[in-house]
Formats: sequence, C-alpha cells, structure tokens
Amino acid sequence: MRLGILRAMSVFVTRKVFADYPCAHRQWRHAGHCKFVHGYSRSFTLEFGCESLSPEGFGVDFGGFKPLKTWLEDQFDHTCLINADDPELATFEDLHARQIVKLRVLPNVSMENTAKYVYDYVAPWITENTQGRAWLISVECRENQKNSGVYRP
Ligand SMILES: Nc1nc2c(c(=O)[nH]1)N=C([C@H](O)[C@H](O)COP(=O)(O)OP(=O)(O)OP(=O)(O)O)CN2
Repeated sequence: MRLGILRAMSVFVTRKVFADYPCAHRQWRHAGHCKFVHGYSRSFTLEFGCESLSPEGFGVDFGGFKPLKTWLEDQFDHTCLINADDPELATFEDLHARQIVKLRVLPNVSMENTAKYVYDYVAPWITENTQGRAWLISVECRENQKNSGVYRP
C-alpha cells in the first residue's frame, strides 16, 4: 500500500531495453508443442521510476547498467532455461556437465515468471545503486514480436 502511494507520486520514468539474448527453454507442463525444447531471442524492458532526478538530470543513467548487462548475459545469452521442477532436470544437468548446453535453472521459464525472476534481481540492485532515489516499476520479458510477459508488483 505504501509502495502504491509512492508510485502514484512518480513523475519521471526511465526505460532501458536489453535486447536479443538467444536462448532455449521448454515448458514441461504444457500439453502442446511448448514441452519441446525451443528457442527465441529474448529481450527485456526495464522501467524505473523516481521523484527526483540526479544532478545530471537523469532518472537512471543509461550508461550505468553494465553490471546488469553482465548478469543478463550470464543468465540468458546462449543458455538453456529449465524449470526447477522439470522431471528431466537431471538430463539437462548431464548435458550441461558435458558442455552441450549452458543450463540455467529458473523457478519457471515462462515470460511472466522470467519477468518476475529479473525483477527480483534488479529491484534491490537499483535501490542500492541509487541510494533509494529510483525504484524498479516493471520488467517485460519478450520472446518475439508477438509474445511477452510483464511483472509489475
Ligand atoms: N502466457 C504465456 N503463454 C505461453 C508461454 C508463456 O511464456 N507465457 N510460453 C509458451 C511457449 O513456451 C512458447 O514460448 C510460445 O509458443 P506458441 O504457443 O507456439 O506461440 P507462438 O507465438 O509461436 O504461436 P503462433 O501460433 O505462431 O502465434 C506458450 N504459451
């Protein structure tokens, strides 16, 4: 509730896009073809809010995202994303050990859940890096032109 009030007061919004991370995933619970390993070039749009700008006039400095870029690359660039509860997890761990895939295990690999996964990492990061001046509003995880999921608590 308190957070909601803060957001209603938000004046400035900074958006940053991290684009084109080729990765594979599978949705093992899906009844259709999404249970098969398939891949997309995922992109992320991060939206930050602040009430007061930095001395330079920035919400969040576009050039200050290098550590986040490194983390996103590690998670999503040429990786294979698998749900933590995937019954074939051991198979993918074996493929990882044999250097056939670069495995990253997420709570759930859907666009919506991946957006939350990124949000949960970035929210404390931006608080720390702006001493609480800016906060994360939302994360969009996009797999292609047509499909994306958003997490906006
Ligand atoms: N809300 C969501 N729905 C689906 C997700 C998701 O993450 N969130 N993911 C999948 C599949 O894993 C896949 O990413 C989408 O495949 P598909 O259903 O075939 O979607 P397409 O856009 O390729 O289908 P078209 O018919 O070409 O539009 C499924 N759903």
